[in-house]
Amino acid sequence: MHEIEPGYSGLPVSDPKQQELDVSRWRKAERSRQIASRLALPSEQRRVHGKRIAGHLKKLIGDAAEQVVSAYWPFRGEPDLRSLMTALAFDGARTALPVVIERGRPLVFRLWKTGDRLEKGVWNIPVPADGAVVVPDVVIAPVVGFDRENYRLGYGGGFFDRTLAATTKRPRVFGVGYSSAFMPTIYPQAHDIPMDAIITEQGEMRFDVGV
Ligand SMILES: Nc1nc2c(c(=O)[nH]1)N(C=O)[C@@H](CNc1ccc(C(=O)N[C@@H](CCC(=O)O)C(=O)O)cc1)CN2
Ligand SMILES: Nc1ncnc2c1ncn2[C@@H]1O[C@H](COP(=O)(O)OP(=O)(O)OP(=O)(O)O)[C@@H](O)[C@H]1O
Repeated sequence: MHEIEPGYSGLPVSDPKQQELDVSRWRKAERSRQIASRLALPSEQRRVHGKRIAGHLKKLIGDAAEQVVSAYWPFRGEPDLRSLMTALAFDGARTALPVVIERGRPLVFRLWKTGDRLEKGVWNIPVPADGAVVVPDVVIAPVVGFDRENYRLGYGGGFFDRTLAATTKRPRVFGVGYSSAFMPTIYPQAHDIPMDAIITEQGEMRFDVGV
């Protein structure tokens, strides 16, 4: 019997439960590594990269008037896009921030612009205190890591995947991060939903084969 035992050849055993566990353990380690490496970038470099990312996004978003654009309140060294939010609002967009209602549930998006009141949400992330709940046309999702197929590794709550899976009108979804967050693959699982594009300080990432 040992001849047909799956692990015998030294090849990975493809028990789905085991594979899920392996991926989740690997992701945990990769998250820590990625977050530590971006926090190790000099803050001036993060700032300059953030400005570049904001410039690329502004072009991709196009005419902001009438659009509802969700960004995020930056933490753990994420690119700071708050001045992009101000610029989009100036151009007539309605800007919003994501709010965690509860673990295991989709995010909701609430209107917020510079100067509006914030309160502390889950994990102490500032969230709009008064803004109405809206359905965004554009969602800007910060990445911890990204791969060549536009998959995003986040903080492990599964919030953006759950949110996109639950939407009826799918927004345009831009994953944003520094180019150093590139990973050859995040080992996408059935629940992972790819971003429409990944934007770094270098612009939109493209990994066309054979070019
Ligand atoms: N700036 C910003 N805001 C955001 C997000 C984001 O990625 N960036 N989110 C995007 O989803 C949501 C928050 N998601 C989060 C998910 C997990 C953790 C977190 O700290 N997790 C713990 C482990 C928790 C657990 O195991 O359940 C940790 O890492 O220590 C933080 C935020 C909404 N707001
Ligand atoms: N649509 C969904 N329905 C149910 N569970 C989901 C869904 N999407 C993700 N999950 C669960 O959420 C957990 C975390 O997922 P994942 O590792 O992809 O998080 P992440 O994308 O890195 O985090 P985040 O989006 O919060 O930044 C997984 O256990 C996954 O099974």
